[in-house]
Amino acid sequence: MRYRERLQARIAATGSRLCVGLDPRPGEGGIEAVPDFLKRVVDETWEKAAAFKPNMAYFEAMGLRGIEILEKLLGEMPSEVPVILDAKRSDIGETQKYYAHSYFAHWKVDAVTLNPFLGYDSIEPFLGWEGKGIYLLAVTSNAGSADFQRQTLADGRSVFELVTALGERAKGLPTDVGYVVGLTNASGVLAKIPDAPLLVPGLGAQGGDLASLAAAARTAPDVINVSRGILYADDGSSYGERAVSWAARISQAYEEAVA
Ligand SMILES: O=C(O)c1cc(=O)[nH]c(=O)n1[C@@H]1O[C@H](COP(=O)(O)O)[C@@H](O)[C@H]1O
Repeated sequence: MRYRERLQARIAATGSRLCVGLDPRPGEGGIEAVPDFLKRVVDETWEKAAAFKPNMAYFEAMGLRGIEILEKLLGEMPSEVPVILDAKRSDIGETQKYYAHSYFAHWKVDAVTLNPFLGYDSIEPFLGWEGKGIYLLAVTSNAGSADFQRQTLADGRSVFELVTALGERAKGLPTDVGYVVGLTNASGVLAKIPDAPLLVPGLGAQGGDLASLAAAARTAPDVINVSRGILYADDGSSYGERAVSWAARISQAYEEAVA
């Protein structure tokens, strides 16, 4: 089964487009409290999760122990839920082969985020993997996405359209190509994004508004990520309750857009 089909099936089975972001920040219990924390989050949220997205930065920040924690977490994920490893890697093709092997063959994640700045040959090592997906950064959720990504070229295209053109070149290859589009910068952008799976961060702590995404009436299996809004909301609710609530808010925005 292709990655896109697996994700589509998961969204259909759960009725949820919520991607639960796993960005652990060691608190009072220190690093040794993190595995139990992550287990609780996964146990409580997986039924409402279209996908999980561990971000490598938070694990790398805990040193070697963080990598061990990530490996164990990846080995124990519920098999029903696709895992998107947020690595945002980019390097020359020869080196990217090793990242691709690490994530797809060794850690067996379903998809990975990549920075496309080094061009097509830098993503090629990720394109021959049956059942896997990559998400290329197209329009990120930060203000700096205006510095390059949303600049206009002499021919009228935006720079992020060069990224989607890269992805279109990979059509027909075993790996599915999707894009990262930040919810905070999505309006005016979505109409220029192809029918490919989107990973949409920026809901919750970053204040993104779902209306423009829902109104775009896209048919691809797009998922919307919430990390701090589930892990660190500090509102007295459980992780499970927050996942249910975010999934419902996302569904409601989509329903209102078609009404
Ligand atoms: O690739 C990403 O996931 C990503 C891209 C982007 O443009 N903006 C963005 O916030 N992210 C990631 O999405 C997550 C957002 O976290 P919260 O703002 O806490 O929900 C973090 O892991 C970010 O690194």
